[in-house]
Amino acid sequence: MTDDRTRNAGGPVIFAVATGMGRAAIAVMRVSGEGCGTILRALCGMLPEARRASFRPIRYRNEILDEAVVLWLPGPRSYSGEDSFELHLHAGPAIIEGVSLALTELGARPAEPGEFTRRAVQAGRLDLLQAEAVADLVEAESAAQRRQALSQADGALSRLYQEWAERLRRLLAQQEALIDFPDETLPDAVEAALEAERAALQAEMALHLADQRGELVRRGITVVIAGAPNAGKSSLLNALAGYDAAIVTQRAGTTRDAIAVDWILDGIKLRLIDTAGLRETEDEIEAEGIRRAMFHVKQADLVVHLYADERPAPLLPDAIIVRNKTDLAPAPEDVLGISATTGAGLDTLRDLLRERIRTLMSGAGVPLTRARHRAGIQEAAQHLALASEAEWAELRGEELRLAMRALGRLTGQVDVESLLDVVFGQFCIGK
Ligand SMILES: Nc1nc2c(ncn2[C@@H]2O[C@H](COP(=O)(O)OP(=O)(O)OP(=O)(O)O)[C@@H](O)[C@H]2O)c(=O)[nH]1
Ligand SMILES: [K+]
Ligand SMILES: [Mg+2]
Repeated sequence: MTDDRTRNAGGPVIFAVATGMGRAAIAVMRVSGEGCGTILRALCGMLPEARRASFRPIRYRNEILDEAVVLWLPGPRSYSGEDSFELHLHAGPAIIEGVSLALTELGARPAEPGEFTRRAVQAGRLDLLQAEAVADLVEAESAAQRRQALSQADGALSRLYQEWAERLRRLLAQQEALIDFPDETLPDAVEAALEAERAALQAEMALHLADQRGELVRRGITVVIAGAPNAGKSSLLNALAGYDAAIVTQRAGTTRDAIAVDWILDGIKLRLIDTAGLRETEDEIEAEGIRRAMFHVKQADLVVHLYADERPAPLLPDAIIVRNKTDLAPAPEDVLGISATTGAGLDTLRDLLRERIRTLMSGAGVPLTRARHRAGIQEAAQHLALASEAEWAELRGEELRLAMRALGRLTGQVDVESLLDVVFGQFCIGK
């Protein structure tokens, strides 16, 4: 690593307010890029000691814009890896506007979403998996999401994928050494050992792919309430959510649009979805509602199949059948009974949901968190499978190389530039 003072630091200077919009006491203006020290000197009259908070007037064109806590963070030991600084300003809009204008006139430009983190990736301070985890941390709503994102930001997933890539690299090297052997002298034991390692890697990837935990935690677990009209589905949604999210009336066919409510149960984010009552209907709008209801049932992680009178045939084999309106008539012994209006049985229903969630979330090792990762691991596993089918050692080697490439693309060791837009499209400004 080069010395702080001699290093030539990064891209054009960018700036953004890194704290949230809206009324607040303090706004942190983040500035990063080559030569931003000159801008800081222009605003503060001096370059403060590195990595030490100091309180300074911020001056531009002989006017004091604010008094701020100033942090000078020379690269490469900064978030972006470039020379950067932070101004902790009073959060008034006129101050932010004045400082933004000054920064622009001094040669900086507003940052694009995720641009600071993008530069951190380009400077090699974070890999792509860690950068994605930063976006997840900013968005985390549940404790489980926070824990998962922190672990990924810490590099847990990167280490797993790098370990696989390293094992593939060794496999490939040994495979290539074998090519040099004439056929008749091929050592069988060596071949068998290589095949065993290839199969082991493929099996580990298959296990990782089968594990739904990470994606479930990230996007939340979808619980759909479905059943006949007037079963009390909307009443149940309202009772679980704790407020009147959906319209309840005694008319069958009240709910048409699916109604989604976010719900945190034991630190895990759930989406509860209330749907249109399922029945044959001539009504065009209701029919569309029912079509949507079936769509949500098929996409659901868990389905609560609610009924109030006749016990229906199960919608899906693993749907949770629940009988409502036990205040009017008791439920059969082998079915969970509740009353959405009195609240009877709701605790038992919550416990049952917890249990089902625990089953969904069981798994070992580091969880896979995104569709992008799933696609990459799937690709790697496919090439590993093709490698075992290949007749020639050269072809086998090529498949191993392609598997390695697929893994490298996940962390950004391969094709990093082409992936940056995909990964950073979803970031907020100031990160
Ligand atoms: N006695 C009693 N009435 C209930 C209970 N739950 C719901 N109801 C009543 O049943 C009727 C239908 O309730 P909804 O919640 O609208 O039923 P739904 O399944 O959403 O109906 P659709 O949206 O039309 O399919 C309303 O009059 C509710 O007040 C219950 O546990 N006990
Ligand atoms: K109804
Ligand atoms: Mg309803």
